[in-house]
Amino acid sequence: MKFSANLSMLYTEHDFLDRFAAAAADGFGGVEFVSPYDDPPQVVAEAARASGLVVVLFNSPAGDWTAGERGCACQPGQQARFRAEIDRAIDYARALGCPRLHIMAGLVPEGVTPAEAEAVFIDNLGWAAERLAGAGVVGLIEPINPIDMPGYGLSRLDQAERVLAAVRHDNLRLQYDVYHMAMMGEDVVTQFMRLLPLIDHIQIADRPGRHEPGSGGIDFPAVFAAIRSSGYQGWVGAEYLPAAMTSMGLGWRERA
Ligand SMILES: O=C(O)[C@@H](O)C(=O)CO
Ligand SMILES: [Mg+2]
Repeated sequence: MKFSANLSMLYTEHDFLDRFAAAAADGFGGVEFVSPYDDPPQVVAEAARASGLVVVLFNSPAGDWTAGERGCACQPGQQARFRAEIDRAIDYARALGCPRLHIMAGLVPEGVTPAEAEAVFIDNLGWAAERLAGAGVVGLIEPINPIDMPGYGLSRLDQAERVLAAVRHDNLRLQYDVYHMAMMGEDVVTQFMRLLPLIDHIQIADRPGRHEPGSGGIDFPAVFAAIRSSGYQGWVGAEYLPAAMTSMGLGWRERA
Protein backbone atom coordinates (compact mmCIF):
# COMPACT_ATOMS: atom_id res chain seq x y z
CA MET A 1 0.00 0.00 0.00
CA LYS A 2 1.27 3.49 -0.81
CA PHE A 3 0.97 5.87 2.14
CA SER A 4 1.25 9.62 1.87
CA ALA A 5 1.79 11.86 4.87
CA ASN A 6 -0.74 14.66 5.17
CA LEU A 7 1.51 17.56 6.09
CA SER A 8 -1.38 19.69 7.34
CA MET A 9 -1.91 17.24 10.21
CA LEU A 10 1.31 15.23 10.49
CA TYR A 11 4.67 16.73 11.46
CA THR A 12 3.12 20.00 12.61
CA GLU A 13 5.93 20.05 15.20
CA HIS A 14 8.00 21.33 12.21
CA ASP A 15 7.55 24.36 9.96
CA PHE A 16 5.63 23.48 6.80
CA LEU A 17 8.61 23.32 4.45
CA ASP A 18 10.56 21.15 6.91
CA ARG A 19 7.75 18.59 7.09
CA PHE A 20 8.72 17.11 3.69
CA ALA A 21 12.11 15.95 4.98
CA ALA A 22 10.54 14.66 8.21
CA ALA A 23 8.06 12.55 6.23
CA ALA A 24 10.84 11.21 4.01
CA ALA A 25 12.94 10.29 7.05
CA ASP A 26 10.01 8.22 8.35
CA GLY A 27 9.73 6.30 5.09
CA PHE A 28 6.64 7.83 3.51
CA GLY A 29 6.57 7.74 -0.27
CA GLY A 30 4.34 10.74 -0.86
CA VAL A 31 2.91 13.83 0.77
CA GLU A 32 -0.32 15.79 0.59
CA PHE A 33 -1.53 18.99 2.25
CA VAL A 34 -4.43 21.38 2.46
CA SER A 35 -2.61 24.52 1.43
CA PRO A 36 0.70 25.24 -0.32
CA TYR A 37 -0.37 28.83 -0.95
CA ASP A 38 1.63 30.60 1.79
CA ASP A 39 4.81 29.92 -0.20
CA PRO A 40 5.56 30.47 -3.91
CA PRO A 41 5.08 27.33 -6.05
CA GLN A 42 8.81 26.94 -6.76
CA VAL A 43 9.69 27.07 -3.07
CA VAL A 44 7.25 24.28 -2.21
CA ALA A 45 8.40 22.33 -5.26
CA GLU A 46 12.01 22.60 -4.12
CA ALA A 47 11.14 21.26 -0.64
CA ALA A 48 9.38 18.32 -2.26
CA ARG A 49 12.24 17.69 -4.70
CA ALA A 50 14.87 17.81 -1.98
CA SER A 51 12.93 15.27 0.09
CA GLY A 52 12.57 12.88 -2.83
CA LEU A 53 8.82 12.59 -2.11
CA VAL A 54 6.03 12.92 -4.63
CA VAL A 55 3.20 15.35 -4.00
CA VAL A 56 0.01 13.37 -4.47
CA LEU A 57 -2.75 15.82 -3.51
CA PHE A 58 -3.52 19.29 -2.25
CA ASN A 59 -6.64 21.44 -1.99
CA SER A 60 -8.03 24.32 -3.98
CA PRO A 61 -7.61 27.64 -2.14
CA ALA A 62 -9.99 27.74 0.83
CA GLY A 63 -9.83 31.50 1.46
CA ASP A 64 -9.17 32.67 5.00
CA TRP A 65 -9.21 29.36 6.92
CA THR A 66 -8.88 30.97 10.37
CA ALA A 67 -11.87 33.21 9.57
CA GLY A 68 -13.87 30.06 8.79
CA GLU A 69 -13.69 29.99 4.99
CA ARG A 70 -13.63 26.55 3.36
CA GLY A 71 -13.61 27.43 -0.35
CA CYS A 72 -16.38 28.93 -2.45
CA ALA A 73 -17.43 26.31 -5.02
CA CYS A 74 -21.01 26.10 -3.72
CA GLN A 75 -21.51 29.82 -3.16
CA PRO A 76 -23.68 31.82 -5.55
CA GLY A 77 -22.02 34.89 -7.06
CA GLN A 78 -18.48 33.57 -6.57
CA GLN A 79 -17.92 32.05 -10.00
CA ALA A 80 -15.12 34.43 -11.04
CA ARG A 81 -13.31 33.89 -7.75
CA PHE A 82 -13.74 30.13 -8.02
CA ARG A 83 -12.32 30.03 -11.53
CA ALA A 84 -9.34 32.20 -10.58
CA GLU A 85 -8.66 29.91 -7.62
CA ILE A 86 -8.70 26.80 -9.80
CA ASP A 87 -6.22 28.47 -12.16
CA ARG A 88 -4.03 29.37 -9.19
CA ALA A 89 -4.17 25.76 -8.03
CA ILE A 90 -3.18 24.59 -11.51
CA ASP A 91 -0.07 26.78 -11.34
CA TYR A 92 0.91 25.02 -8.11
CA ALA A 93 0.00 21.57 -9.46
CA ARG A 94 2.26 22.14 -12.46
CA ALA A 95 5.17 23.31 -10.31
CA LEU A 96 4.70 20.40 -7.90
CA GLY A 97 3.99 17.76 -10.53
CA CYS A 98 0.85 16.96 -8.55
CA PRO A 99 -1.86 15.00 -10.38
CA ARG A 100 -4.79 15.55 -7.98
CA LEU A 101 -6.72 18.52 -6.58
CA HIS A 102 -9.35 18.40 -3.85
CA ILE A 103 -11.92 21.04 -4.77
CA MET A 104 -13.36 22.51 -1.57
CA ALA A 105 -17.12 23.15 -1.68
CA GLY A 106 -17.20 25.97 0.86
CA LEU A 107 -19.82 26.71 3.49
CA VAL A 108 -23.41 27.25 2.37
CA PRO A 109 -23.97 30.99 2.84
CA GLU A 110 -26.80 32.24 5.02
CA GLY A 111 -29.99 32.72 3.04
CA VAL A 112 -28.96 30.15 0.39
CA THR A 113 -30.83 26.82 0.36
CA PRO A 114 -28.90 23.55 0.20
CA ALA A 115 -30.44 22.89 -3.23
CA GLU A 116 -29.28 26.27 -4.56
CA ALA A 117 -25.78 25.70 -3.21
CA GLU A 118 -25.62 22.24 -4.75
CA ALA A 119 -26.65 23.58 -8.15
CA VAL A 120 -23.86 26.18 -8.02
CA PHE A 121 -21.41 23.49 -6.88
CA ILE A 122 -22.35 21.24 -9.81
CA ASP A 123 -22.01 24.08 -12.27
CA ASN A 124 -18.58 25.11 -10.96
CA LEU A 125 -17.37 21.51 -10.82
CA GLY A 126 -18.26 20.95 -14.46
CA TRP A 127 -16.09 23.87 -15.47
CA ALA A 128 -13.26 22.84 -13.11
CA ALA A 129 -13.24 19.20 -14.24
CA GLU A 130 -12.68 20.29 -17.81
CA ARG A 131 -10.14 22.97 -16.92
CA LEU A 132 -8.17 20.55 -14.73
CA ALA A 133 -8.28 17.87 -17.44
CA GLY A 134 -6.44 20.29 -19.71
CA ALA A 135 -3.67 20.47 -17.10
CA GLY A 136 -3.55 16.72 -16.45
CA VAL A 137 -4.95 17.10 -12.92
CA VAL A 138 -7.82 15.01 -11.57
CA GLY A 139 -10.47 16.93 -9.60
CA LEU A 140 -11.78 15.38 -6.40
CA ILE A 141 -14.67 16.06 -4.07
CA GLU A 142 -14.76 14.88 -0.47
CA PRO A 143 -17.83 14.65 1.73
CA ILE A 144 -16.82 16.05 5.13
CA ASN A 145 -18.82 15.13 8.23
CA PRO A 146 -21.08 17.91 9.57
CA ILE A 147 -19.90 17.56 13.17
CA ASP A 148 -16.33 18.61 12.32
CA MET A 149 -17.35 21.09 9.63
CA PRO A 150 -20.90 22.36 10.22
CA GLY A 151 -22.51 24.11 7.26
CA TYR A 152 -20.10 22.67 4.68
CA GLY A 153 -21.63 22.33 1.22
CA LEU A 154 -20.81 18.61 0.86
CA SER A 155 -21.56 16.72 4.04
CA ARG A 156 -23.11 13.41 3.00
CA LEU A 157 -22.02 10.52 0.84
CA ASP A 158 -25.30 10.26 -1.08
CA GLN A 159 -24.98 13.96 -1.90
CA ALA A 160 -21.46 13.39 -3.27
CA GLU A 161 -22.74 10.57 -5.46
CA ARG A 162 -25.58 12.78 -6.71
CA VAL A 163 -23.14 15.60 -7.51
CA LEU A 164 -20.75 13.28 -9.36
CA ALA A 165 -23.64 11.85 -11.36
CA ALA A 166 -24.88 15.35 -12.24
CA VAL A 167 -21.45 16.61 -13.33
CA ARG A 168 -20.73 13.37 -15.20
CA HIS A 169 -17.14 14.09 -16.06
CA ASP A 170 -14.41 11.42 -16.08
CA ASN A 171 -12.03 13.92 -14.56
CA LEU A 172 -14.08 14.41 -11.39
CA ARG A 173 -13.71 11.66 -8.78
CA LEU A 174 -14.31 10.86 -5.13
CA GLN A 175 -11.89 11.44 -2.25
CA TYR A 176 -12.81 8.68 0.21
CA ASP A 177 -11.97 9.72 3.75
CA VAL A 178 -12.50 6.74 6.04
CA TYR A 179 -12.79 8.96 9.13
CA HIS A 180 -15.51 11.16 7.64
CA MET A 181 -17.38 8.10 6.38
CA ALA A 182 -17.40 6.61 9.87
CA MET A 183 -18.44 9.94 11.40
CA MET A 184 -21.35 10.08 8.92
CA GLY A 185 -22.48 6.62 10.04
CA GLU A 186 -21.51 4.87 6.81
CA ASP A 187 -20.31 1.26 6.65
CA VAL A 188 -16.75 2.11 5.70
CA VAL A 189 -15.77 -1.16 4.01
CA THR A 190 -19.06 -1.81 2.19
CA GLN A 191 -19.19 1.72 0.79
CA PHE A 192 -15.53 1.61 -0.21
CA MET A 193 -16.04 -1.57 -2.23
CA ARG A 194 -19.24 -0.24 -3.81
CA LEU A 195 -17.72 3.12 -4.76
CA LEU A 196 -14.32 1.85 -5.85
CA PRO A 197 -14.74 2.89 -9.53
CA LEU A 198 -15.31 6.50 -8.41
CA ILE A 199 -12.49 6.69 -5.87
CA ASP A 200 -9.17 8.33 -6.75
CA HIS A 201 -7.81 9.00 -3.28
CA ILE A 202 -8.25 7.55 0.22
CA GLN A 203 -7.55 9.17 3.57
CA ILE A 204 -7.47 7.52 6.99
CA ALA A 205 -7.88 8.39 10.66
CA ASP A 206 -9.66 6.61 13.49
CA ARG A 207 -12.86 7.61 15.23
CA PRO A 208 -13.38 9.13 17.74
CA GLY A 209 -10.56 11.60 18.14
CA ARG A 210 -9.25 11.49 14.58
CA HIS A 211 -5.98 9.96 15.76
CA GLU A 212 -3.83 7.11 14.42
CA PRO A 213 -5.52 4.06 12.83
CA GLY A 214 -6.01 1.58 15.67
CA SER A 215 -6.62 4.29 18.29
CA GLY A 216 -10.42 4.10 18.07
CA GLY A 217 -13.33 2.01 16.92
CA ILE A 218 -12.92 1.72 13.14
CA ASP A 219 -12.07 -1.83 12.07
CA PHE A 220 -8.80 -0.95 10.33
CA PRO A 221 -7.69 -4.55 9.76
CA ALA A 222 -10.88 -4.90 7.68
CA VAL A 223 -10.33 -1.53 5.96
CA PHE A 224 -6.75 -2.40 4.97
CA ALA A 225 -7.80 -5.89 3.87
CA ALA A 226 -10.51 -4.36 1.68
CA ILE A 227 -8.07 -1.89 0.11
CA ARG A 228 -5.62 -4.70 -0.62
CA SER A 229 -8.17 -7.11 -2.05
CA SER A 230 -9.85 -4.39 -4.14
CA GLY A 231 -6.84 -3.85 -6.37
CA TYR A 232 -6.89 -0.12 -5.54
CA GLN A 233 -3.62 1.26 -6.90
CA GLY A 234 -3.82 4.81 -5.55
CA TRP A 235 -2.51 6.54 -2.45
CA VAL A 236 -3.74 6.25 1.11
CA GLY A 237 -3.30 9.54 2.91
CA ALA A 238 -2.44 9.50 6.61
CA GLU A 239 -4.63 12.41 7.61
CA TYR A 240 -4.93 12.24 11.37
CA LEU A 241 -4.02 14.18 14.49
CA PRO A 242 -1.00 12.41 15.96
CA ALA A 243 -1.64 11.50 19.59
CA ALA A 244 1.95 12.53 20.41
CA MET A 245 4.99 13.20 18.21
CA THR A 246 4.22 12.06 14.64
CA SER A 247 7.19 9.68 14.32
CA MET A 248 6.23 7.84 17.51
CA GLY A 249 2.80 6.88 16.20
CA LEU A 250 3.55 5.18 12.89
CA GLY A 251 3.28 1.55 14.07
CA TRP A 252 -0.07 1.17 12.29
CA ARG A 253 1.76 1.05 8.94
CA GLU A 254 3.33 -2.31 9.81
CA ARG A 255 -0.11 -3.72 10.61
CA ALA A 256 -1.65 -2.41 7.37
O1 LIG B 1 -10.68 15.58 5.69
C1 LIG B 1 -10.31 16.75 5.65
O2 LIG B 1 -10.59 17.53 6.52
C2 LIG B 1 -9.42 17.14 4.50
O3 LIG B 1 -9.27 16.08 3.62
C3 LIG B 1 -9.66 18.38 3.77
O4 LIG B 1 -9.23 18.47 2.65
C4 LIG B 1 -10.39 19.56 4.31
O5 LIG B 1 -10.13 19.88 5.59
MG1 LIG C 1 -9.92 14.21 4.37
